[in-house]
Amino acid sequence: RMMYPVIRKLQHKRVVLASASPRRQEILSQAGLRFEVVPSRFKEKLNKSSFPTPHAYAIETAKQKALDVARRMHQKDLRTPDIIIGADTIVTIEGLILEKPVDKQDAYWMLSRLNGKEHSVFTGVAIIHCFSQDGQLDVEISQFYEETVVMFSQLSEELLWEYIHSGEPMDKAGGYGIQALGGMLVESIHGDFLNVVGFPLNHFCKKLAELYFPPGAVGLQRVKHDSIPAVDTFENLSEEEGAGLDRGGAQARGTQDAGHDRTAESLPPFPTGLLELIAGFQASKALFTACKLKVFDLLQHEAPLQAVDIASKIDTSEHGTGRLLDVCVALGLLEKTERGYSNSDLAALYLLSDGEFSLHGFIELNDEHTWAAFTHLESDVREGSSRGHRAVGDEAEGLLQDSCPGRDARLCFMRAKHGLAKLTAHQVATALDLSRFTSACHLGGCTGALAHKLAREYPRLTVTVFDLPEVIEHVTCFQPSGPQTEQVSFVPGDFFKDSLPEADLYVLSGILHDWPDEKVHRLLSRISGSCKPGGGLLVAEVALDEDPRAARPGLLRSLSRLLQTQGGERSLTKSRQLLQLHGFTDVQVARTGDVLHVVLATRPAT
Ligand SMILES: O=c1[nH]cc([C@@H]2O[C@H](COP(=O)(O)OP(=O)(O)OP(=O)(O)O)[C@@H](O)[C@H]2O)c(=O)[nH]1
Repeated sequence: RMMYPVIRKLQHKRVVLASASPRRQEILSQAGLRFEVVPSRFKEKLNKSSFPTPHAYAIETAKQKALDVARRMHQKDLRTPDIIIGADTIVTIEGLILEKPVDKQDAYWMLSRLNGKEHSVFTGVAIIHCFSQDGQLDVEISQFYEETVVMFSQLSEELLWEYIHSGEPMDKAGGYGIQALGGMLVESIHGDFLNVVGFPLNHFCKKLAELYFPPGAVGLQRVKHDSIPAVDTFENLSEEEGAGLDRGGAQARGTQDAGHDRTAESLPPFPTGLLELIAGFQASKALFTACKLKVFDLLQHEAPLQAVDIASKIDTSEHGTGRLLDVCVALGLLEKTERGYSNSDLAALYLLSDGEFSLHGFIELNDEHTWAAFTHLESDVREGSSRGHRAVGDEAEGLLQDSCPGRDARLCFMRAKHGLAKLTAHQVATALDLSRFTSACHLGGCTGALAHKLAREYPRLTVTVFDLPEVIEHVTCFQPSGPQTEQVSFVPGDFFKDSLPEADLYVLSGILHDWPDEKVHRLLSRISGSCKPGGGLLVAEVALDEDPRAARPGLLRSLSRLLQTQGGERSLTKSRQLLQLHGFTDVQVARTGDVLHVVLATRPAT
C-alpha cells in the first residue's frame, strides 16, 4: 500500500483515535494509519456562546475528547500512547451550531434550517503527543480546523421526512451523511469532502508534515502541565479502571503556582475562546493594516513573494512586514511556503480592492471610522451616546447624510455599502416573491448593487435608485455593464424632504438601523403616504435574534450604531410593529443567509 511519508512516520508509534465515529476510523485506516480506537467519554457540553467562532468551539471539543482519553489511558494502564487524535464535526448556519440531532424532530428542525441554503461544516482536530515520566503525564497539543461550505437543494417536506425515517441523520452532525443517502440532498460543496464526513485527512497530513518535517526547528507547542484543560470526565470510570489511582495523576507536573494545590478535575476548562476574544482587536487591526498596505492586491499579481520583496514593493520595513505577513498566515489570509507568501482563497475572494465580492471598502470604513468610534466605547456607554457621537458620530452620520465631510470619506462609505450590498443582494432579492411588482424604488440605494440584482431577478421590474445628490454624483464608477442596466435609473433626492419617486414597491435595505425611532417613523410615514393601495414595502435589516449567539453580530452592530448614528438594529417583532403602525399589513418574513431578515408588507386597498 502506498503510504504518505507522514503516515509512515507514525508507523512505530502507539496511536490512539479518541473517537467512536466509524467514519473517522475508516478514513484513517484507508490512509494506511495503524491505530487503536478508544472512544472519548467527554460530554459535548461546552458553552457555545463563550467561543468567539464556531471553529474555536469545535477545536476545544476535539481537544477535550483527546485529553479525556489521554488521562484515562495514563491512569489505567500506565502505558501512555504516543499520540492521541480527537476530532469534532459541527455544522453552522445563521449563527447557530448544529451537532448530532437528539431525535427525529430535532433532525427535522436541523434539516429544514439547511434546506435550500448554504452552510459550513467545521471539523476541529487535536493531535496530542503524550509523554509519561515518573508516573506523570505531560502533553504537547497541536490543533487545527477545516471548513467546507455545503449547499443544500430545495427539498420537499415529504423528502426530508423520508430521509429522517431512514435513520441515517441520527449520528451525524447537522442531521445528514453526505457520504450516503444524504448525498442526494447536496447540490454542491466547496472544500474538503472528507471534512464533511468527519475527518479532514488532507489538512491532517499537512499538519503532520509541519510537525515531523518542520522547515526550521519549530515543532510542537509544548503545553505546560498546569495548562492542560481539565474536564469532568472520570465519573464513568469503572471500579477497575479507577482502582488505586491517584486522581491527580494526570494533573500538572511542576506547576508554577505551588500554592494552588488543585486537582486536574477542579481546574476550570482552558478559556481558549475568551483568550481569542481578548486578542480579537489585534487580529482585526492586522487585517486592516494588510489591506491598507495593499498586500493582497500585490500578491494577487505577483506571488509567491518573500517578505523582503513585499516590503520593498509596498515601501515598509522588512522586519515589520515579515511579522505582519506571518500574522496574516496564522489568520488564514495568506499562505506561506519556502518560495514565499501568496493569497489564501479567502483573501483572493474578499480582500482585493477590485474583486467582485471585495470587502475592501467595508474594511476601510471599519478601520477609519468604526475603530475610532469604539475607542470611545466606555464613555459612550456611560452617557448613552454623547461624546463618541459628538466626536465621531457626527462625522459618521455625515457619511450618510448631506453634511458629508468630504469626497474621500463619502466614497469610502459608498465602497463599504457597495461591497456589502453585492454580498447580500441575491438573498434580499430572492428571499420573497416580488414578481407581482413592475416598478420599484430603492430608497438610499447608494450604488445600485441591489437594484441591479432585483432587475436581473425580475425582468419586468424597473428600479429607481433614490439617494442623496452627492451620492448619485459618484455612482457611475460602480455600474455593471449588461442589459439590466436599462431597467435601473438613478434619481437624486433626500427621502426625508423630497417627494419620493412613484413605484409600486419601495425598498429599504440596511437603512432603518441608521436612524433613531423618531426618524424611522418620519420615513415610514412618508413611504406609507406615497405607496399606492396594493403596493409593497420591502425591508431588509440585520435583525436581533432570540438566540444570544446568533444575535451577536446584530448586537455588536447595534452598539456601533449607537456610537455612530444613534440608530440601532431592531428585533423582528419591532420591525413588524413599525410597519403595521404605518398602515402596512400582510407582513411576510424571511430569514436569509447568516444575519439578514427580509420583511415584505402590503399597503391594503382601501
Ligand atoms: O456528512 C456527514 N456529516 C457528519 C458525519 C458524522 O457526524 C458525526 C459528528 O459528530 P461528532 O464530531 O460529535 O463525532 P461522534 O460521532 O460523536 O464521534 P466521537 O468520537 O467524536 O465521539 C461524526 O461521526 C461524523 O462522521 C457523517 O458521517 N457524515
